[in-house]
Amino acid sequence: MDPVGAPLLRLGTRGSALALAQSGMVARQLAELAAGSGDERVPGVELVRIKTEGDVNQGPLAQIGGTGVFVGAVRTALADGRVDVVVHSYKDLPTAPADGIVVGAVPVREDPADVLCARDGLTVAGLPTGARVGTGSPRRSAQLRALRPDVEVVPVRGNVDTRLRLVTDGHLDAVVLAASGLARLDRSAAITERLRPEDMLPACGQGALAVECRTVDRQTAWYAGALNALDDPATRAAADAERSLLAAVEAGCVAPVGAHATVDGATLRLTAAVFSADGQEQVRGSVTGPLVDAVALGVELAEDLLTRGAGRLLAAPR
Ligand SMILES: NCc1[nH]cc(CCC(=O)O)c1CC(=O)O
Repeated sequence: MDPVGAPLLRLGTRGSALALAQSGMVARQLAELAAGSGDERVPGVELVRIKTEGDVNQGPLAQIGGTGVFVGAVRTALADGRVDVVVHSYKDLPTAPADGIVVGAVPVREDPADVLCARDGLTVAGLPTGARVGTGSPRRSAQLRALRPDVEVVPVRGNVDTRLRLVTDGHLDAVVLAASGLARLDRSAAITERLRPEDMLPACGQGALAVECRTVDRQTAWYAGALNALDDPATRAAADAERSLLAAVEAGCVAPVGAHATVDGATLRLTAAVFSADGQEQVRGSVTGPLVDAVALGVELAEDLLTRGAGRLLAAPR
C-alpha cells in the first residue's frame, strides 16, 4: 500500500541496465493505463530488484544453465507473491510454460532487427578481410559467416555496454546486437548498419517484451485492465508464431534458428530458417495465414523445415 492507501503494483526486475530500462518503460505505461482506466485508485508502480545467478556468475552462459538462469529467479519471485508482474525480453524466455504463470501483456514491439555496431562507420560488406566481429549467439554467428565467410567471429558475453566497449577500445572491429536493446538504452547512435531480417533473421521474440503475471490474477486483479490495455494483439501473435516455431524445431534439432513474423491486418506471415553452425547450409521457409492461427502457423513451418532436413544441420562442422 502506498501512503494514501492505493495498492502498489510491484514489478520485479533484474538489475541490469537493459532490464531496468525495459521495466521502467512498462512501469510508466502500466501506471498511466491504470490511471486512465477510470479506476479511482491511481496506483504507484514499485520496481523490486531481483538478483539472479546470471548477474553474479560471469562464466559462459551455456555452463551456468543458459539464459534460463535470469528468468528463473524472477519467476520465483512472481510465483512466491513477492511481486505482481515481471518483465522479460521475450527472446530470453524459455518456450516451456511455467506453472501458475501467464504472459499477461505483450506491449508493442520495437524493431526486431539485429544491427552492426562497427568502428569507423563500417558495414558488413565494408569490413576488412579477417575482421574480428563479436557475438555470443550461434544464430548471429552462422548468419554472419554466411554473409562474410572471411570474418573471424569472436565469442563475447556481457551486457550491451560491455560489448560496445570492445569496439571502442579497439579489441574488436564490430559487434552484432539487437536494435531494440540499443534503442531502450538510448545507444542507437552506435549502430553503423541495420541488418535486414532477410540477411540476418532475428531471434524468436526479439524486440518484444513479455509481461508475466500469476494466472489466477490475470482476469481479476485490480491491474488486469491495465494489462489488457498494454497488450498489443499483433505483437502477441507475431511472438506466438515465432515461439511456437522455435519450440517445435527445438524438439527436433538444436541448430541455430532465426524467425521473423510480420502482421498485416488479420494476416500473419512467418519466415524462419535453421542454419548450420558455419552458416554454409540453411533450410528456410515461409508461411502465411490468419493472425488467429499464429501458434499453428509456427508449428506448420517448423514441421516443413524439419521435413526438409533442418535437424540434419546439427551435424554440420563448426
Ligand atoms: N541476450 C541479451 C539480450 N536479451 C534481449 C536483448 C535485446 C532486447 C530484445 O531482444 O528485445 C539482448 C541484447 C542483444 O541481444 O543485443
